[in-house]
Amino acid sequence: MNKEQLFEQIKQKKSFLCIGLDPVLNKLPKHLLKYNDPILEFNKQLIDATHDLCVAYKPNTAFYESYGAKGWQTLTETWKHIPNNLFTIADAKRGDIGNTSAMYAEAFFNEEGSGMSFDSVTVAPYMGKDSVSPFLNFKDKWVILLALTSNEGSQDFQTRQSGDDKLFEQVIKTSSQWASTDQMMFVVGATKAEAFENIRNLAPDHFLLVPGVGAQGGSLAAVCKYGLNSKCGLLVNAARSIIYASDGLDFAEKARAEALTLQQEMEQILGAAQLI
Ligand SMILES: O=C(O)c1cc(=O)[nH]c(=O)n1[C@@H]1O[C@H](COP(=O)(O)O)[C@@H](O)[C@H]1O
Repeated sequence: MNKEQLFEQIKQKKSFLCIGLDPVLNKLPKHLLKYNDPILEFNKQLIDATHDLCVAYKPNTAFYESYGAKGWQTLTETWKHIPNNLFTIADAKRGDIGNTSAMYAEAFFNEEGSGMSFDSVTVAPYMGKDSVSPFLNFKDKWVILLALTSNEGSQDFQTRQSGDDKLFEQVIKTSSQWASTDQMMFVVGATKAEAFENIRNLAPDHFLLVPGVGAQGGSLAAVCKYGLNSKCGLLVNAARSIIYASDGLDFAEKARAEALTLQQEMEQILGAAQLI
């Protein structure tokens, strides 16, 4: 999916919500355990209940890899169940020497080989340009590069002064030269709302993937104050607050209600910014 198509989806759905599909077997509603693949059933029902309210889904691969080959199959089937008009993010936080990154890119982008073709993959910038560029050799596929992450440990390296800039500022400035805003986004945690004004100055036209509302306590309104741009420019992710809204028979209904609350807030924000 390209940037224009993504913005079209945002306008149509009046939403820039991304739902994180991070399922853990022992947190699933008990009635799903009778299925051959309870996690797949959980994901399918969540997707069916929410796909009109969000523009993206982000399965974090850790939640599938931890179940071995079966988990990888669940990830593949989950990807297949996501309607075509939604943006898909393989949250795998990859990045390695060039020939290895090329194989990671194949794993997430080449359906013929792996059975999956996500629109994007999250990538760590630490190993530099040649570790990121193999992911950019696919048309309309995106790298979502970690810039300023939502966790406490982001202070350990990312906000350290490095010359005139903080390290995450250097990441944004330097990597902006590697790809256009049609192929690269940055991860900025919702818990770092105070950084969005600065980040928008450094990356005015990029989409930002913003995890950390809901369970991590980030504020949607605070993120949007400086985060929005003329093409919205934000995908705001929530996982646990939506997918575990209930652990009963009504889990999908309650997940929908949580997603709807966020979508309605997003609709107001987009309206106030005259983007819809
Ligand atoms: O790349 C990410 O998506 C990510 C980056 C970051 O800085 N913080 C962060 O929480 N994430 C991911 O976003 C999701 C957040 O989930 P919840 O906290 O349950 O909404 C998880 O899959 C995290 O791995």
